[in-house]
This record gives sequence, structure tokens and C-alpha cells, in this order.
Amino acid sequence: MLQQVNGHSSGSDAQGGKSLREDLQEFLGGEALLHELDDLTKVNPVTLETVLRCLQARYAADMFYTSAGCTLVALNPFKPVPQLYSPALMREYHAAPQPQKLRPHIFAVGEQTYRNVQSLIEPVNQSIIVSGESGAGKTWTSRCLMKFYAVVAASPTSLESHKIAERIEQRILNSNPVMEAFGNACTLRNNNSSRFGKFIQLQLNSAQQMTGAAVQTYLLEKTRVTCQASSERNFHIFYQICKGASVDERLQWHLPEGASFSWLPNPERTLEEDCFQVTREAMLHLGIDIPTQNNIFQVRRKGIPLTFGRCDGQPLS
Ligand SMILES: Nc1ncnc2c1ncn2[C@@H]1O[C@H](COP(=O)(O)OP(=O)(O)OP(=O)(O)O)[C@@H](O)[C@H]1O
Repeated sequence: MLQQVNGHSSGSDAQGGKSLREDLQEFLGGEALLHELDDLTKVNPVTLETVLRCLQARYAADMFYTSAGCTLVALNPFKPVPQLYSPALMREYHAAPQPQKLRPHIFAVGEQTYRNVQSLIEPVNQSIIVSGESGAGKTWTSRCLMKFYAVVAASPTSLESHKIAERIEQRILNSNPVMEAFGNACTLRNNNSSRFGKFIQLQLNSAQQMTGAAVQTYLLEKTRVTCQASSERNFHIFYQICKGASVDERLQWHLPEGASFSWLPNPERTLEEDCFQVTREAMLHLGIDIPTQNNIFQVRRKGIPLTFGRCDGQPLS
């Protein structure tokens, strides 16, 4: 049903102008070129149908980013598109005199923000809000932005400062697997769904080089530890420990090979997120040594109330 949108009415215009229906027909008549509309502000008339048809045409043409004024609409390709995130493309957006004139991309947003920090009078803080429904690609997009800044905000001249910058970049990137292991879970909508919100702050010095990062997390879905919807799973870390612990660790942590736990449903699902080794290495790079890691994993086990027990009726310890 056509509704009044932007001053257009669904019937004929009394002043002799075209009706919304005619506008729509004219707009959709040029469907072959819809994918070329890289900014939704160029869509006319603006209706749910025209906007969706435009995004659909761009999606079909493998164009996953579309501007909407100063907002960027990102569609989840649900397939690997490596050329869309290559370091060469990062450098292209970084070097462009006007990145906004290139094709819409998360790197254009990243670069514009990076340039905005350095105003003529004093540095100005910048914020990027990544929002969308579960599975839309927020975590992916945040990761892309962090990788982008790790590349563009690291061009120090001296070898020593280069090493410092490299270490910071690596730590920033390594924070992702750790946060995802402890805060993400497989849900019906997303195999790697973040069950918490996060505020990531990247810090730059006066030369625009990355000097540090801080992550604040909030609203962790703690109830998932004890209660999961059917066909969903607990936090990745529990499965990682159960699947990836060595024989010695199993003995120390009282995790017999093949034991199943009622609070760890659907363990048979094998996800790429189940890799314990990746989490351990990332923790090591963040400065969490092996004894501390072991303490954390023991706390994890002991922190689970005994009432959950094992499926085979044995107590946890
Ligand atoms: N740009 C992209 N290119 C390729 N794959 C993508 C892209 N964006 C998202 N995906 C795929 O979609 C999946 C879901 O994306 P992501 O985890 O980022 O969603 P989300 O919005 O953070 O969801 P949630 O709110 O549940 O945490 C990813 O694991 C990845 O496989």
C-alpha cells in the first residue's frame, strides 16, 4: 500500500504534479541502473520499497556498502569477500585526497574520522556508532575498523617507535579473540553472536599514531551461563576448554575426555570459534601469562555452581 511520503500523496496531485505511484513506476522502471545509486539520498521518491530495491540491486551486484548521507549502510555479504578488505584497499582510502568520493566503504568512514581528529585548532574526539540487528555484521565492522586503524595509524619513522606501534596494534587486534571467547556465543541468528556491548576507545598521539586502546564492556548476558535457549550454546570459552585442553590440563581441571555437561548444550556443533589455542595465544600477547591463564580457566570451572552437575550425574569436582 502506498502511503504519503515526503509530501507525495498516493493519489493524483491536485496541482497537476505526478502521483507517488507514477514517481515509483518511473524510478523502478530504471531498475537496471538501480545498483549505481551509491547514496540513498539520491533515491526519489523515498519509500521503503525504493530504498530496499536499491539496496537489493546493489547487493546483487556485490556492492555491500551504500551511503545514506553521512551514515553508511553495510549489508552482510554472508560470504568471504577478501578483496574488499585488503591492505591495498586500506592504503587507497588512506591516500585518497577525498576518500568520500571513492565508493562507499567502511574504510571511507574510518579515514574521514581519522582526518577529523586533527582539526586546525586542537584534536577533536571522534565517535563511530556501529548498530544493527543480531547478525548484521557489527562485530565484523568493528574488527575491520580496528584493522584499518592498525594499518593507517602506524607509520612511525624510528625503528624503536615502529616496534612499539606494532606491539600496540597486535594487542588491539588480539583483544578481539579474547573478548569473543568470553563474551560471544552461538545463537539461532549468529554462530558468533556478541552477548555484550562494548565501547572501544583507540588513542592517538599528536602525530596521529596509535598509542593505546581501552575497551569497556557492558550488559554481558550472564544468564546464558546457566540457561540457553534450545539450539543455542553457552559462551565459546567453555567449549574451547572442553575441546582444546591438553591431557594434563584435563586432569588439573577435572575434565574427563568425552564428559558432557548439561550446561554446555550442542557441543557436537563444530565452530571455527571453538579454537582454544587462538584464545590462549591472544591472551599471551595481551600479557596474560600461562599460570594466570590457568587460574582463569580454573576459576571458570569452579565459578559454575555445582547444582548444574554433569550429564552423567557426577558432581563437577
Ligand atoms: N562484511 C562482511 N564480510 C563477510 N562476512 C561478514 C561480513 N559481515 C558479517 N559477516 C558474517 O556474518 C557473521 C555475523 O556478523 P557479526 O558477528 O559481525 O554480527 P553482529 O551484528 O555483531 O551480531 P551480534 O549482534 O549477534 O553479535 C560473521 O560471523 C561473518 O561470518
